[in-house]
Amino acid sequence: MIKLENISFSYNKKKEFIQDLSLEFKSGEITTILGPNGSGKSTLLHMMSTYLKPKSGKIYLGDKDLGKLKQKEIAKYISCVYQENEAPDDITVRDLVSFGRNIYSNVKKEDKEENKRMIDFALKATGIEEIQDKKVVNLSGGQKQRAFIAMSLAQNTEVLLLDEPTTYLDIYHQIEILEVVKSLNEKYNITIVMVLHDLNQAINYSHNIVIMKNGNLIKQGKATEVLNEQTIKDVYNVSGYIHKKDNEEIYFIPKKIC
Ligand SMILES: Nc1ncnc2c1ncn2[C@@H]1O[C@H](COP(=O)(O)OP(=O)(O)OP(=O)(O)O)[C@@H](O)[C@H]1O
Repeated sequence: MIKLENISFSYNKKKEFIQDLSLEFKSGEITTILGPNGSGKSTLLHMMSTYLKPKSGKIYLGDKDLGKLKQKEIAKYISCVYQENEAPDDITVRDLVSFGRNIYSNVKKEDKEENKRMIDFALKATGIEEIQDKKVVNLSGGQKQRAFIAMSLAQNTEVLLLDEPTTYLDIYHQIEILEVVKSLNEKYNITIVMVLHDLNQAINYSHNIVIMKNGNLIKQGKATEVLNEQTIKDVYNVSGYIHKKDNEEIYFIPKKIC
């Protein structure tokens, strides 16, 4: 479990953006963070990856206080695919994925074998084995995103953070990425925390939803519990209809801005 305890954070000294936020992300589940632009979704993810440091409060992974661990140690537990991913020119997909092993030793024969095994695993799990010798610069958006997820996967962490993994992708490739995410969770029990903008994709692919607005936690729970017409209106200023199917699945049809 990832536990945020009384977290405060500010980008400037004058005003705290996040104040006294406490929140838990369950192990072995997919949690999606929702909220309008600027609500603090990426900020939250960046604090969990320790890219950003909270002003006060603590973040725990299980019983480990992340604030007390070295960066290299944290990288063995948590990996993150950020919104903007840059790869050096001229490297192949396999080279990129191998960067995920940089935190591990490559000295002994067993280390080298384990590194190779994890790289092969990551390429396979993300369905990019066949393009492993291609240059990253020549990949399509969907292939590139899968290559960056594979790099994080090679890191062999129990938690994977994904910041808007479907941005810039067409609907086919969005679903393809979300299916990869789902299979990583189901097959390998990886805890996923991701940021999405599409409410229906969040409903379909998450065990839990966290809704943020203006740096505040608005709601947390199962999609069927936290997403309703009023909440969506309050948070996004969009009115629409929630449709219920078999009292289990729901989906949202937006109508107009308020
Ligand atoms: N490096 C920064 N310096 C100063 N302010 C920042 C910085 N990064 C983000 N902010 C501000 O912090 C707030 C939260 O930003 P954040 O990126 O976490 O929101 P978000 O919910 O992820 O937004 P989006 O959906 O647009 O990606 C915004 O008001 C943003 O302008």
